[in-house]
Amino acid sequence: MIKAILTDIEGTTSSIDFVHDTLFPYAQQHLRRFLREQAGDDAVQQALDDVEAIVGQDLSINEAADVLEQWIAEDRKATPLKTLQGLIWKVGYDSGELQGHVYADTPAALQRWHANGHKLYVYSSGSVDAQKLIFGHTAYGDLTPLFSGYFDTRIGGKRERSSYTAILREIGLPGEAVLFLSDIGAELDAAHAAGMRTCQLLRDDKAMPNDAHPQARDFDEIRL
Ligand SMILES: CSCCC(=O)C(=O)COP(=O)(O)O
Ligand SMILES: [Mg+2]
Repeated sequence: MIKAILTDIEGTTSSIDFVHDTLFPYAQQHLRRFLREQAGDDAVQQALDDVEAIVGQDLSINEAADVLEQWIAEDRKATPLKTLQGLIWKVGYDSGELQGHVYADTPAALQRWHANGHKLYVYSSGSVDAQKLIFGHTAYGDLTPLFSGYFDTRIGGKRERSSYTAILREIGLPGEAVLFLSDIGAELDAAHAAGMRTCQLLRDDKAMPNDAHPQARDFDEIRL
């Protein structure tokens, strides 16, 4: 019996276009100035230290911004980039310039599952803070009260079985009691290898179908 649902964001609850055409460009546009103005902030400094550790050399603010802009262009899921993107997006959400996109079927399905006693969790490459922001600022209101927990790349990459095993340990359920929702076949393969049940979301005709997993075009088609 399914007791918990673990959901991806981009391509699953929310559109790929919103992430790539709104969120990433917003972060790219504000990155350099944000780093210059916020370099004294502990979280920003820690992220910059982590960027230096990945590239293996000291970086000026401008050099770090060059590296981070390149990573944004490559859609690299590096934890310090994701931390910094979340901090930059917070400014946009707080000012009202950004609104978190979720598909129209998403809020009602989350509310239905929550009301039926299913625990809801998020697993995204976006930082936990960024996850709370997107779900906290939707056109349907604040959806964060529906979620029991959030996981990001600090627990591991989304295509690695060990990440899903660690999530199961954290939420205290066996794999067969957890349904993982994602648009990406390799993520679903990793979750399945860890023992989870899976469903691939095929939204906007963008996902590459992976027939090894049950599929749904939206959340209303998901059978628990
Ligand atoms: C928290 S919204 C931004 C998501 C993001 O930064 C990203 O890279 C997409 O990752 P996902 O694992 O949700 O596909
Ligand atoms: Mg996705």
